[in-house]
Amino acid sequence: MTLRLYDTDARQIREFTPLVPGCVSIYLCGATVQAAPHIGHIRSGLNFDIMRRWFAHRGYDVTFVRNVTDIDDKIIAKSADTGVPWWAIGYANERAFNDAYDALGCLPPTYEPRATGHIPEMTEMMRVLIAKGHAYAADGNVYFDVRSFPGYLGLSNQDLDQLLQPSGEGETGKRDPRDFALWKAAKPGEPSWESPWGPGRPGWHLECSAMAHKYLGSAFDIHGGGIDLVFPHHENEIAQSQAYGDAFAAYWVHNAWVTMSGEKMSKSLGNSVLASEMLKRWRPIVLRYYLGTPHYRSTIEYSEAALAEADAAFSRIEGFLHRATERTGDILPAAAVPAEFSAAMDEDLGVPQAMAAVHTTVRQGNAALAEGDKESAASLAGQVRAMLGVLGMDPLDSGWHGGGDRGEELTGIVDSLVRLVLAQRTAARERKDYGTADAIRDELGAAGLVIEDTPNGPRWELG
Ligand SMILES: Nc1ncnc2c1ncn2[C@@H]1O[C@H](COP(=O)(O)OP(=O)(O)OP(=O)(O)O)[C@@H](O)[C@H]1O
Ligand SMILES: [Zn+2]
Repeated sequence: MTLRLYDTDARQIREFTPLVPGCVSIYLCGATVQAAPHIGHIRSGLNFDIMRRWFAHRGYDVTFVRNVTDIDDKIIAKSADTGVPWWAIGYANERAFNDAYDALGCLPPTYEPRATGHIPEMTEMMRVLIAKGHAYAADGNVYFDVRSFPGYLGLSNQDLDQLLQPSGEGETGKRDPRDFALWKAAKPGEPSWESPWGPGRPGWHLECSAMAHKYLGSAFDIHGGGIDLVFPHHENEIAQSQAYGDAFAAYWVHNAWVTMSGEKMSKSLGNSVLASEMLKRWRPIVLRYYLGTPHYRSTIEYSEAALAEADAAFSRIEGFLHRATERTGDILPAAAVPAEFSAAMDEDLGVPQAMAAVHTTVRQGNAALAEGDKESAASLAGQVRAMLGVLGMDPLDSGWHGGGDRGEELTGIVDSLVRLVLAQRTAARERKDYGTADAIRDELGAAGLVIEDTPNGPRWELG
């Protein structure tokens, strides 16, 4: 089986052929750290986390770069408004992004470069672009000459003459209003770096071209980002990198938006739901299921009702795994995932179809439990764990139980303590001391544990 991906540039699903056999290199446009992340930002990181996990599962050696844009107009404006240094704003928000990625089980990227750490690489790129006649300096700015690059706008399939590209503030001396800034001359009081064209700071597009080149070389497999980045950001990255001499990305993959009332969830539009707020109300693994299960090219219209449905659907899967463990003992993930799961993931990362295979297996597993067929139930539960594990959503994985590496150990300790207390409760019941039995149950509830009486004795879970 071959893996196929929708390539925005080709406007169709293409078979994936890596540039280097057995390896895959991915560059994802990461956060502009002007504010804490909303769930749209995290969806983007999560969709590509699932992509990299699938490639790794298929045996590829994955190099995954997700950058941090730590200087931009909005960060500078926020710094001017609040008096907080630009870098302090950047660090705080970068941490908030990483906290949310970690909470949702996104693996750390291989490299996570910050834009401001790559000014020499950007300067070198501009020097070459100017020497080749693709860029020019004016009034301390450096612009890319869009007319010098015949392939410009191929990704978004637009006509340059129809394009209205308003100049930003201070962007004077352009030959064509559609030319875009590679380097922005410093304004008084703004952070700036030295360059051969005077003090200034990099344009957003140039950052990604320079960092992709540094960490992935002149050609790499997949460039990703949200669908909003196709124009101008990715068009401008292509123009810079290819005019410089790089082949750049072989496939372009874009995730769809999380929307609210049909509009892109966005800090600037003020319709965003912070990841940190959602994590107070929903379990991280449920949020991962909610954001990670729809196909990456389908819009997710945010709604609490859909979240509650996701919670219920995920709890059904979890419930089966817990019941199977209770009846049959510890379940280990199966060595291989079912063929229909693999086929779904190979076809443009079809997580919804792959998840349908999980639900089917859960139904079969529940039926096996009902019939007392422990062997089949254990085997089906192992398959469920394997499939969920590939998607980073296995609830029995110790990573989801908090306490870092000691999570499993702590769960064991809590389990022993709860059993001790429950034995006292059972003893109280046996001597018909219902007051004490109820008090014990209430105390456990106050400690955050929910006790369920099952035919096999009491069972506990975190409330
Ligand atoms: N609502 C959303 N749904 C899905 N992906 C999104 C959404 N908003 C941003 N992204 C993606 O998240 C990544 C980081 O985005 P970035 O920090 O540049 O934010 P942004 O697009 O400026 O956000 P905002 O519009 O909220 O200011 C990009 O790949 C972007 O396309
Ligand atoms: Zn980018």
